[in-house]
Amino acid sequence: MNGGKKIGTISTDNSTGKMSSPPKPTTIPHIVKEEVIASGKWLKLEKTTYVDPVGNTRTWETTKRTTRQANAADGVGIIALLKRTLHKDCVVMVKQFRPPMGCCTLEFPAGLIDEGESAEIAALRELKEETGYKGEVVGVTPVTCLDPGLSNCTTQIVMVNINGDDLENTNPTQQLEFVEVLLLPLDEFQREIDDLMKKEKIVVDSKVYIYGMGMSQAFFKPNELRVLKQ
Ligand SMILES: Nc1nc(=O)[nH]c2c1ncn2[C@H]1C[C@H](O)[C@@H](COP(=O)(O)OP(=O)(O)O)O1
Repeated sequence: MNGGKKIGTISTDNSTGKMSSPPKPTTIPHIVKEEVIASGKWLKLEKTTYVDPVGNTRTWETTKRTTRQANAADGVGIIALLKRTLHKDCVVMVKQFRPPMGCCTLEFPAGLIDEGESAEIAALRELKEETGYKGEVVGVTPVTCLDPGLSNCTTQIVMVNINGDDLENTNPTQQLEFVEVLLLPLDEFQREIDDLMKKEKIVVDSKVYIYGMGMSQAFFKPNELRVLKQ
């Protein structure tokens, strides 16, 4: 942060008649102030005043969670792989009615990080609550943003393996009655999701769909960069 100091000059050329290029950055963008416009139990709406990359002072409407713990992401998303003898590996998914969407969504199990919790501990707790499965953490992402044009909300994605042969995972009992657990085979993940969307009115979380696209690519066309061919 340079305290709003200019780091260059804007060069413009109106004489050539050529299409002008975007203004060159002259300032390191930064927040000036944050004012709370409305606040509820779980969320608040703020007016964020900031300086943009060319030195103009602007405002933005920002939503934030009120529940964020210091030095932590707001929540975790859990990519849980159920591994059982003589079964395909399955991704454990949850379907539930989401009031902001007004319909059911298909998501990875997820939840907010409680006070004093690490992402890993929160992930195992949420997985148990939402699905009944007991897992083992095998990886965790850095803090990532979820919808940065709307909110400062962040998540860490935690990769978990579940030993489905273990007695405590053979008949899992969830603690949340309104969450439906779905097991989707990893090697048919995207097709299963597409089929589900054809059958019922459901919105799929973008993290889930992108994971599915990545899996399809890895399984079926590992040497093809399809996005470059269209
Ligand atoms: N934006 C929210 N509005 C609410 O009215 N209630 C909310 C919001 N966000 C979270 N919550 C409540 C609902 C649950 O009782 C708790 C915990 O949610 P959690 O299970 O951790 O997260 P999700 O599964 O992603 O809902 O918070």
